[in-house]
Formats: sequence, structure tokens, C-alpha cells
Amino acid sequence: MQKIHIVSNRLPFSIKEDGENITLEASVGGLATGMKSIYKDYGGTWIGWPGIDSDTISNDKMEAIDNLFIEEKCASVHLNSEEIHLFYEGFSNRTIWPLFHYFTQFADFNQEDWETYKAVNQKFADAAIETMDDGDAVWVHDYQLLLVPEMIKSKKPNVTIGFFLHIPFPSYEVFRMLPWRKEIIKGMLGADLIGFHTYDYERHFFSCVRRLFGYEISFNQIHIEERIIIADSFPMGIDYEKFLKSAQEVGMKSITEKSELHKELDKYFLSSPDRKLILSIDRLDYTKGIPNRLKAFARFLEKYPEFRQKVTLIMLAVPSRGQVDHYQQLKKEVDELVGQINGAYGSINYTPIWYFYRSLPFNNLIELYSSCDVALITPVRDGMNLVAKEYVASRINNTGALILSEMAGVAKEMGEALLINPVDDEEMADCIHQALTMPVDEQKSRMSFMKERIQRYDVFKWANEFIKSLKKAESIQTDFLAKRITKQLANKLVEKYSGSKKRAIFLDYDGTLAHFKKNPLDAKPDEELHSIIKNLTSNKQNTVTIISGRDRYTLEKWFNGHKVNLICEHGVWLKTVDGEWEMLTTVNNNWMPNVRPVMENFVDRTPGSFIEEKNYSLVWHYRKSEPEQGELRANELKDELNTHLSNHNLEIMEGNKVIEVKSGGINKGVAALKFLNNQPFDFIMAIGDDWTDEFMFRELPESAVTIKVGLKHTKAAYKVESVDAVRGLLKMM
Ligand SMILES: O=P(O)(O)OC[C@H]1O[C@H](O[C@H]2O[C@H](CO)[C@@H](O)[C@H](O)[C@H]2O)[C@H](O)[C@@H](O)[C@@H]1O
Ligand SMILES: O=c1ccn([C@@H]2O[C@H](COP(=O)(O)OP(=O)(O)O)[C@@H](O)[C@H]2O)c(=O)[nH]1
Repeated sequence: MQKIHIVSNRLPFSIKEDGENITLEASVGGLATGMKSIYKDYGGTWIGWPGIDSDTISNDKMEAIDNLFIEEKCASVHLNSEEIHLFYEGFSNRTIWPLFHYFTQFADFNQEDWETYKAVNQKFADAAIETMDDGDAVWVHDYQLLLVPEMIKSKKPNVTIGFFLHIPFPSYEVFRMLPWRKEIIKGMLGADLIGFHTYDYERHFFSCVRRLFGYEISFNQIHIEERIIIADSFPMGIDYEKFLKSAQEVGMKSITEKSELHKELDKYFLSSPDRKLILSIDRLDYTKGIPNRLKAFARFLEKYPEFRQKVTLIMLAVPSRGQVDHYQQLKKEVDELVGQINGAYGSINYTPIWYFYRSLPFNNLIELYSSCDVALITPVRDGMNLVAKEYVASRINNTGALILSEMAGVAKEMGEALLINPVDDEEMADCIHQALTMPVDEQKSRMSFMKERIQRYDVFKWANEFIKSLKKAESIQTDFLAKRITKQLANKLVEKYSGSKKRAIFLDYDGTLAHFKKNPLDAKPDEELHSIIKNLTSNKQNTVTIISGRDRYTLEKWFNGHKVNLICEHGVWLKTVDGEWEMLTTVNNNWMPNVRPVMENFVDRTPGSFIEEKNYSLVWHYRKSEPEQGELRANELKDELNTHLSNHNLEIMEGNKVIEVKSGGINKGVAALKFLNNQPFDFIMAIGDDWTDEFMFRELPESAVTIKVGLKHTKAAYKVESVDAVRGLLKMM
């Protein structure tokens, strides 16, 4: 990996104008802080939108701004009024944002917005492509740029791409509402590594990938024909030391050094020693649960009147996305609620809510964090929520209490906070009471646990862990490519094949010669496969064997007329070209009456699954079932079977969406060796796709050409990506 570039909607600087003078001001946000260490250390460029409407400024001024960005190793992507309206306010913030935060009733599905979203994503991708060399890596951020990974990958397959989603990834039941759901997933899958804040978002993503595309997922790897994609969770952190140090500095300031805000806070506490402050900070966004929070605060004042006059809520609402109607409506609602509550509970010398509708400079934020006794952070949904971590980091003596919504990603890491349901006014009101009356020892104990965690996993660690995984994703892909049969390697294998005189060729059927079908009986050989087998078997030097888990009647019917040997049921039966069926091993099936009812119970409980009965095995198929349920039940079934099988010499085999129970000691490896029977073959080749084929790969002599179909870990010497690639190779022979 050479340089690492960053692509995000916003650049990490904002433009400051003072008359004619234009300067850039560095953002202090978490993303900007974490990424600066990455793109500068790795000599990359940060590609993004400078945050201005290119229609509103002259070309000269735009050029001057671009040059300022270039000095900071940033490349700007210009957006005009229409693009800002349809891409940023439109598809990003009127479609994806509400939908991914479960505000389905707010989500617009507008074709024009979608078209512009695609076009603007292409603009970002093109800017990245122009900046990158082969071998570089790029880290793309967030929901505004979901299509960028695929757009880059399709033009530059030799760069490694990371993607991080900063907002929740919703459950499939919500995601499926999106008319362009497949395109969005395809866009993300252009990345080699996809990161989320929490495991819940990750598993929702996997579930969408499975349902929409049926791709195989093992552990956290998605297997697509020619690529492996890793998805993982990386909970974003903050610059812990910076918050801690700034809070220490604030604590040491003399009266004259203090800001106006800080003096006001001091005055508030001095006026009565038992006064308390509750803090609320967020962008004014409907996902942040501000109206519910206000109602709960009002309920608290109503339910615990002894706290009136003594407790004030400081509410900082930072203006955000003001052109989007739902944000305008929220502003109105919040203004009204604050007015009502202050009207109902306030007096000449007491204002229950101090409401600021603006952003505050960093130092003021620290003053608020360190002065407030309670932080009330109650989003209805939030990808992470860094404010919660910043509050904890700024509590230098470990006092204070954090009330946190269980719907924020950060709640997963903050088990010691007072976790609440953000729409439950009553619970929140009681929690406010609990926080305000919490003994100091308890505050310190809870706070110190949380602190330790956010100190360890800070924003730098977060960024470095992501890059480490990106490098791992790159090496997994390289390993695959090393075993992969390229055109060149295929030519070499064909040369070896042609130079040999007596050849044994073992071919698995499903997933190797034929694509999987929902109903296994539909996977019969097509014209192309018949002609491949005909061609291979017409060469007298070839001994071709189909070696499969299937029952003998099906294979005999399908390959009737071909000069091919058949090994069925994983090695129980053999039929040579002109011979009759013979058993390769002696087995009995007196265990079946015990096992069948167990499987039947699983068929009843798992819609779409069914039992296949072979002569010497029973198979439970779940390809047609709901994917997660199928896997869950498969594990359960294995567990249950183990308890029933202890008296028999049986084996449980896990194939591709099947669990097969058969007599022990039978497998494709044993069968292949018996078949070879020490004959002098000078070329042995075996191709297979699943776990049952690994027996063959292991047992055959080292000189054999063993080939795995798919990207999973294997004993085979080579890998090909698909059934079509297998057919391509066989056609060359
Ligand atoms: O760029 P804006 O439209 O002004 O919005 C500001 C940012 O809001 C979102 O923040 C998210 O990222 C945080 C850090 O990972 C996370 O803590 C929070 O829960 C998210 O909502 C958005 O994802 C960013 O792209 C915006 O720039
Ligand atoms: O006046 C303000 C208020 C907040 N913040 C910062 O805005 C970020 C908010 O991030 P969070 O993850 O909590 O929510 P988001 O707004 O990204 O959804 C935090 O780093 C705050 O310190 C800020 O810079 N100025």
C-alpha cells in the first residue's frame, strides 16, 4: 500500500472570509482530527466539497479557494446550486438520512434526486481516480458517497478501497423500501473493507447483502466471484487527550482569563450552592430526540417540584441542514416547546432552559462539559454520538452523570451510563432525578470505567485499526490472487495436461460444474456442460469421474450416454463407464429412523427447508429458507444431531446450505483413492467447491492439480472464482 487518500462529502477546513481576505479554518470535528493523522502520514490527498455553492462565486475566487486547499493537500469537488439541492439536501438528507435513521415517514423517493446523487458520486469518484496511482489506497466516508467505492473499483481495480458509514445501517425491513436498494449495496461492495460503528449495523448490512444478492458470507467476509470483501465494526473515538488537557486548562483559569460564558456559569452556581446544570448538545436534527428530551425535562420538573429553581437545562442546538423542510419544522417545534416550558416553570430569577441556537467555539464547549453535572444525550437514533464521549473525557475529577439513549451507537461502549429509551418521558424524568442525586462515589466509579475505554480506543486508534484491517483486506485479496488460475496459469496447466498420457479427472457437480438452483433437481446439466463432458471423455487418455454427494439415480439419468464414471453419495457408490453400481464401502442405514424425526422437526420449524433421502445419508437443505434463520437452525440441528448420533458411527457434513448425515468413514478422499487404486496416472486433477471436496484435496497425491471453486480457505493448490471459470478451463483441455 503506497499513499492513502480520503474522500468525504466535506473537506476538513471551512472557508473564512474577511473582506477580500479568504483563509481556511481547520475543522475540529472527530473525522477531521482522526483523518488528518492518516492522510498526511501516508502522503495522500483529501478529496471533498469545500462547502460552498459554486454558482454563487466567481471563477477567480473559486480558483483562489482551490489553491488554498491544494496547499493543505486537499482537492475540491465543486457543487452547484442544483447539485446541492438534489444531491446534498435531496437524496443524501431527504432519502438516505431519514431512512437509515428509521424515520421512514420522512423519506422521499425522488428519481431526479437519485440521478443527481449518482452523477455527484461519479464526480467524487472521478476526482479520486485522477489523484490515485495503482497500489494506492483510498478511504471513502459516509452516506453521501455510497456509490463511490464501486465507481472507483470499476475503473481502478488495483487500488484498495475502504468505506466507513458514520450513520446506522438499518434493518433489511427498512432498507428494502429504497427503490435503488440493489444499486446502493453494489456501490458499497466496490470497497475491500466496509466499516460500521457497531456490530448491529454490520449484521443488518450482511442481511441485506444475503437477501438482495445471495452472496455467500463466512464470518465477516463476503465472497463475490472475483473478490473477497470484509465488513467489520470500528466504533469511532475522540481525541481524548485534547479534551482532557483542555478541561484541565479550563479548571486552572483565573477569573480574568475566563470567557463570558464561563463567568455566567460561575455566577449561576454562586447564587445558590445546591444549583445543578444539565447539558444537552447536538445539531438541530430530528434524529437527536430534542422534543422528547424537552418533554421529559418538563415531566421531571412536574414530578419532582423540589428541583424547580435549582436545576437548569443548557440546550445547545447547532443549526443544521436548514434548507430541508423537516429541519425547519423541528426548529419551530423546539422553539415553541422551550417557550412553553420556560413559561410554565420559570420565574423572575429562574429560567429552566437556557437555549442557544448556534454553534460554540471549542473552548466554550469544554467549559460546558466541565461545568455541567449531568449530560442528557437522548437521540432517537444516532450512528455513534461523539458528544457523549467528549463529555466523559472532559470530566477531570470523574464526577458527573451521563444519561444516554440506548439508540445511540455509543451506548454499546457505555454500559456504565444511565441508559434510557429516548421516547419514554417517565423513565427519562426518573433518570434525571437519579443522576442529580447520584452519590459521588457512584459517579466516579461509573465515569472512570467509561473514561478508561474511550482513552484506550481514541480516534487515532480507530483510524489506525481501520487502516490495519484495510491492509489485511488487501493481503487476503492478494492471497486469493496468488492461488487464482489466471490465463497464464491456465495455459501452463493445459500444457501439463497435454504432455501427459494417462489422466484421472475428478469433478464435483453442484457449485463446480453447475450453478446452484433453489430446487436441487433444477440444476441438471445444460447443453454447454454436456458438450464439455463429451469433449473430455472422447479423449481416450482421460478417465473422467463425476464425484458428488448426489444420489446415484439422478446422476445416472443426467449423464446417461456419457463415457463418464460416477461416484455418488460422497463415495458410497461407484459406477465405472461400462460397469454396474458397486459399493465402495459397506454401510448400513439402521440409524435413519432415529435421525429422520429430528430433521423433520427442523423442516416444520424452518420454512423453505426440506429433507432429501439418499441410500446411505439424510440431507437437510435450507437454501430456500430465510438466510439467517437457516444458519441458526443449521447450528441447532448439528447440536441436536450430535446427541442422537453418539451410538452410531455417523458423520455430520456441512455443505453449501445443507447438513448431511451419513455413515462414518466415507468421504470423497477415500473414494478417490480407492478409485485410483495405484494405477499409473501421470496427471490427476480434482475440482470442487465445498467442504466435502476438501477430503479429495487432502488425500490425493501432492502432484495432483487440485482446484477450489470460490474464495474460501482451502487445501487445494489453486482457486477459480466460479462455475463459469471451471467450464472455461475444461474447455481448454
Ligand atoms: O455535513 P452535515 O450535513 O452538516 O452533517 C454533519 C455530520 O453529521 C453526521 O455525523 C455522523 O458522524 C458522527 C461521527 O462518526 C457520528 O458520531 C454521528 O452519530 C453521525 O450522525 C454525518 O454522518 C456526517 O457525514 C456529517 O458531516
Ligand atoms: O457548537 C458546537 C457543538 C458541537 N460541536 C461538535 O460537533 C460534534 C457532533 O458530533 P456527534 O457525533 O455528537 O453528532 P453529529 O452531529 O455528527 O450527528 C462533536 O464533536 C461536537 O464537539 C461543535 O463543533 N460545535
